[in-house]
Amino acid sequence: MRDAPIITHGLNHFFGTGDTRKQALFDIALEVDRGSLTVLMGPSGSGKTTLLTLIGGLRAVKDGDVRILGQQLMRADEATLVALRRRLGFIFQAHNLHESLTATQNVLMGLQVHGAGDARKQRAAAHHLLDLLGLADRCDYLPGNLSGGQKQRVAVARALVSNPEIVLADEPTAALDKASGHRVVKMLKGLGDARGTTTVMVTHDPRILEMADRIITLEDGRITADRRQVS
Ligand SMILES: Nc1ncnc2c1ncn2[C@@H]1O[C@H](COP(=O)(O)OP(=O)(O)OP(=O)(O)O)[C@@H](O)[C@H]1O
Repeated sequence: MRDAPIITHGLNHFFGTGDTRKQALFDIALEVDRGSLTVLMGPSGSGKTTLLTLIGGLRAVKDGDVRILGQQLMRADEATLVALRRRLGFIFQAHNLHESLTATQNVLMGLQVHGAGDARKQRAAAHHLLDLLGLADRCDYLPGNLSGGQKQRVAVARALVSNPEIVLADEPTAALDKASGHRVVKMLKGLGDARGTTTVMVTHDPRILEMADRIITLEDGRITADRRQVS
């Protein structure tokens, strides 16, 4: 598909230099359909996080073709990467919530990089997301008074409040019970259907696999399986 939001060809990635140089990704070729939910799985050290961070413009692409939302990342300058990152939503394991801000204020941080807007509308959007994630009665809580799973859901709301075109998630359901994990993934799928939001998610969570449109397995830095499924 020509306008696929995520395209990689011949993507290699190396860590270190000289004797310690180690190849983490080998010749990754990938086209991800708009609005789909793709799961990346594979053993520890297989390269999942490396691939996710390259796609997200969080790590420099040094060898290979990576086009995200039409933007070539190889040799892209920092300003280009910053502009791209604003169009993406990141849900990573370390929630990085601000301890002195309430759940709502933390979610609003997801809008900060996008400049000023209508504050009332923004608060309403934050509350709406927290409500959908089952946190309606926790909007004014500080992270210190939230459980691990609740914090994780605040991080999900923060990633989604700016209506990102692509969501990149690293184990977003690890801290969640079955119902909450299901709710988060259902929400991401719903955004895919409603707005064409494309999600790529690293997970070991078998409960999520059945909800994915596509499951890609990495082993030792290579794609060893790529399965599309009707969910
Ligand atoms: N900053 C780094 N410096 C050197 N090597 C690294 C670095 N980050 C990752 N690696 C190596 O690259 C390989 C892939 O790591 P990566 O974190 O992408 O794997 P992963 O599949 O996400 O693992 P996990 O499931 O444990 O998070 C591993 O061999 C790892 O040791």
